[in-house]
Amino acid sequence: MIQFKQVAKTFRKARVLDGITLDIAIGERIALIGSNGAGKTTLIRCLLGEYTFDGSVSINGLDPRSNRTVVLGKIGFVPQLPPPLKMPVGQLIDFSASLCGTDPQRIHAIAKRLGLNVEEILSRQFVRLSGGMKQKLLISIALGRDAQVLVMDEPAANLDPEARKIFFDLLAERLHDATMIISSHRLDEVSSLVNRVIEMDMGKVVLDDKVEDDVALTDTLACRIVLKRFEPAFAKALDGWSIKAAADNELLWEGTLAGPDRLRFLGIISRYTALVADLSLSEN
Ligand SMILES: Nc1ncnc2c1ncn2[C@@H]1O[C@H](COP(=O)(O)OP(=O)(O)OP(=O)(O)O)[C@@H](O)[C@H]1O
Repeated sequence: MIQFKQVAKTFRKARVLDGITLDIAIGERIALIGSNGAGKTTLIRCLLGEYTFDGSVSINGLDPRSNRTVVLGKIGFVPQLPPPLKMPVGQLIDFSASLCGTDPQRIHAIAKRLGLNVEEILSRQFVRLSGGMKQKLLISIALGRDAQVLVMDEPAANLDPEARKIFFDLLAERLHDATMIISSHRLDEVSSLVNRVIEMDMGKVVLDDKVEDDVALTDTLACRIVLKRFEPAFAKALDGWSIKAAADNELLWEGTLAGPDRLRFLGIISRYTALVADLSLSEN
């Protein structure tokens, strides 16, 4: 479905992509990982037909540069940095919907599931929304259409745990009809979303592994934590998660979390290892 053949890109003598060859099939969900400057965004921009480059890229046999409109019609894209658009939210939704022939109400419905009531902010400039609101809107625009390919650059970074759970559910609904490329610095942020990991370093692919997590996107895990002692910083770190202290015992914390979020959650808890006497995560 997507092919990169010997793709090379140079910015002012600096080789940023150095002979990337990849074959991506329908239904693959790729984590594109690598440190800052590895070349992830540049590779995505080549796929979107934004740059000239050496080598070739094709989507369903089409070159994204010479068929930009058709190719962009097939791709739902969530950028890493929201564009500084002054356009009001309502106009942005209508414009995006008209570009890909979708009903604006589909975008409204997804935004609502993510906890963003767009009816209330239709006249607000996009640029004036909070980081999380922008991200929710960009995700809604990308998912509110029948895109065969979803390309997302750090899509869940600005979402709270509740919105991330819904985001995972939305992706799960697209597992069988879309190919996904999710770029991130950290594999633990995206590992549960993907079945293939491609790591880039200095413009090259340094790892290409097929992996399948055994926690489904829609799984919910029951979490129980017993503390040795209570610290307010621990409570603050769990703010926003649905794991709360028992009413009569601040040492016992219980609740649920989205399966795909468990590594992120454990990363937070690991900062308080000295406080934790016992921790269990079990399938609900
Ligand atoms: N338009 C540009 N002009 C000049 N250099 C660029 C341009 N875009 C990217 N680069 C350079 O290309 C290299 C790769 O950048 P890229 O944004 O693709 O990396 P990345 O893996 O996405 O990094 P990050 O995780 O920080 O977003 C970097 O050294 C960057 O400075």
